[in-house]
Amino acid sequence: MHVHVNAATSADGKLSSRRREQVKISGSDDFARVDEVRAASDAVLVGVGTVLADDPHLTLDDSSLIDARESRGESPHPARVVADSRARTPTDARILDDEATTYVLVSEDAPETRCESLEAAGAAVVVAGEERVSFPAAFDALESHGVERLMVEGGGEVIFSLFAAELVDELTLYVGSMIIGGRDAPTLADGEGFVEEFPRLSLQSVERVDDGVLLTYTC
Ligand SMILES: NC(=O)C1=CN([C@@H]2O[C@H](COP(=O)(O)OP(=O)(O)OC[C@H]3O[C@@H](n4cnc5c(N)ncnc54)[C@H](OP(=O)(O)O)[C@@H]3O)[C@@H](O)[C@H]2O)C=CC1
Ligand SMILES: Nc1nc(O)c(N)c(N[C@@H]2O[C@H](COP(=O)(O)O)[C@@H](O)[C@H]2O)n1
Repeated sequence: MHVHVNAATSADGKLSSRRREQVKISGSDDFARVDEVRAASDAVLVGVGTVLADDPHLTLDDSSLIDARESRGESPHPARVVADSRARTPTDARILDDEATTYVLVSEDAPETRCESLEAAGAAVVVAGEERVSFPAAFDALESHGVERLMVEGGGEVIFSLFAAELVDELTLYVGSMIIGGRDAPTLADGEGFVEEFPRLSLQSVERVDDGVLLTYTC
């Protein structure tokens, strides 16, 4: 599986403010690029922290991208995936509407009643990991459902875990020309952080987009 992480940070590396509400960092050209990356993916993954904070939809905005997918015999939108060890995704979350398939990755510890509620709300529940979602096992399961190109849109906890598990192939990072600040504001890679064997990236391109910079790395 090819795993492409895409995110937008402020110039000081924050994904959002300490309030953890969605902050518009990308401009219109960058959001159009994000739509194209989504359209080229089989599925788009976020963590439950992002679902609870942003209530994202994770579908395509541009109808020509939807048409192009359909002409290739693909579903109109990529599938949506939430990493949610304890099945905390609200049943009225926007990602559970019927516009696209939604996989909720849970651990063996997830309460069965919550998993049943999510299934009743339309989700396909995938169990991978004992106490927390195990991404290697979860990605094997997603591959068995035909997911070969996975886009990851955050947040910082999930992105850290994917780097720690050496599962990231590509990173595109939009750095907006703003400062958010705050020691408790989420950053691109949170989790425990690395103290040695820091993942090294290979810079492929630097491009001015809107009033910020798009950095493309292979990992
Ligand atoms: N600017 C941008 O591009 C983006 C910004 N954001 C912002 O980021 C913030 C949310 O980020 P964050 O709080 O880090 O949330 P995440 O979306 O990274 O979700 C974190 C949660 O995912 C669950 N999870 C399940 N399995 C794992 C695993 N193996 N490793 C790590 N987490 C796992 C955990 O909950 P559990 O243990 O219950 O499973 C964890 O608390 C919001 O403020 C949002 O607005 C988000 C995306 C993009
Ligand atoms: N690329 C990008 N730029 C920003 O400025 C952002 N705030 C985000 N956030 C991500 O986009 C998701 C929202 O998706 P929908 O518009 O609801 O489909 C949000 O949840 C973050 O993952 N991304």
